[in-house]
Amino acid sequence: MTQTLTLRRPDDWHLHLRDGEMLKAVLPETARHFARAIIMPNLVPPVVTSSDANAYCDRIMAALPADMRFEPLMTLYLTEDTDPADVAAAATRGLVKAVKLYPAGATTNSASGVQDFDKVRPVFEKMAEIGLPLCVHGEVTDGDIDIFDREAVFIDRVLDPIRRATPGLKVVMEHITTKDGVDYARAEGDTLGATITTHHLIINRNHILVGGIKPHYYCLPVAKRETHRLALREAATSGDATFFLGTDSAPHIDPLKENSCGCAGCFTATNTLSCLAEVFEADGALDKLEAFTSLNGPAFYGLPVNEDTITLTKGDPVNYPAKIATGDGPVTVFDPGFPLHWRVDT
Ligand SMILES: NC(=O)N[C@@H](CC(=O)O)C(=O)O
Ligand SMILES: [Zn+2]
Ligand SMILES: [Zn+2]
Repeated sequence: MTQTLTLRRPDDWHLHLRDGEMLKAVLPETARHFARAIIMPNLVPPVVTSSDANAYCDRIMAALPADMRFEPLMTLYLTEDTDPADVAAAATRGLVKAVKLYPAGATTNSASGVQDFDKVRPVFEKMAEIGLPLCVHGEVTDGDIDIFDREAVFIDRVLDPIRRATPGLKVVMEHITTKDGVDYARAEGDTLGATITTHHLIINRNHILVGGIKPHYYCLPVAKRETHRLALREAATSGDATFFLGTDSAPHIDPLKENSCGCAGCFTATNTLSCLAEVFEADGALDKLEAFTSLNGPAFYGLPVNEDTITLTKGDPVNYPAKIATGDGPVTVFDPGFPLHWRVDT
């Protein structure tokens, strides 16, 4: 008997769409399956003001194929010069759904991120007042902190102090990669959520390094040891409303990944739902997939769940492209390392 799984249409609570030719090529990969996505603002130059976000939103909608529906949920890139009044006005208009905090230098295109957290306190206070979430790339950037410890140290030294100083501020710990992140998110109340990517449920650091370096598995935060991956699996498949999908699908063209100084980011938009169905099935948790992809995120953001559904059907291994072509060059699709049997019906 054919096995099928029907879910409310998913949303992606952390997505990089880029701009120009790349945007045109990657947007359909997400819009095919997802209704909405939180759009990361780390363009060059970044999306800092409400007018930047408005213009970027227009470019996304212009790039959307006529036969597809998709709602971009825009974010603002927090800088030390961000004006709380501009943030509040953009949120009130419904244009912006979150503000993104990048510690300066933590990841791709984060050079204009925040160095002095005291300087942005007025923005945090305004956000707490109006209930606008702060999305956080949670890694410290100090040269003396080991790259595998940067998330755990960030929680103690930066995240917890920010949350204590601004009670009521809603925070999303983006793309958590450690048991420390899982435990902290779970222990705190309703004002704290956490996104988990598809790839961090599947790979650990061995996948990147054993048997030759695999640039397409390199992303930030970098995948950690197996115990951490297992903690993420347990959190994602538990149904706990704290945890929801943010794919962090982050396309870079192959020449920039397969490089002596390769860019960070895994491109997972194309096969994310098939990967997740495989993961949840392996953990005996297919009944929890909808909470992770379609229910917990809207609940945290205070948005309605999607009314329509998607159906996945189990069968022979799904064919998906190894790469997608873009006007800028090829982008390699994430290889989970095992066959995917769940096809998304379109
Ligand atoms: N995740 C990544 O490895 N890269 C992201 C940036 C980010 O989300 O940190 C990108 O923009 O390429
Ligand atoms: Zn990030
Ligand atoms: Zn990201």
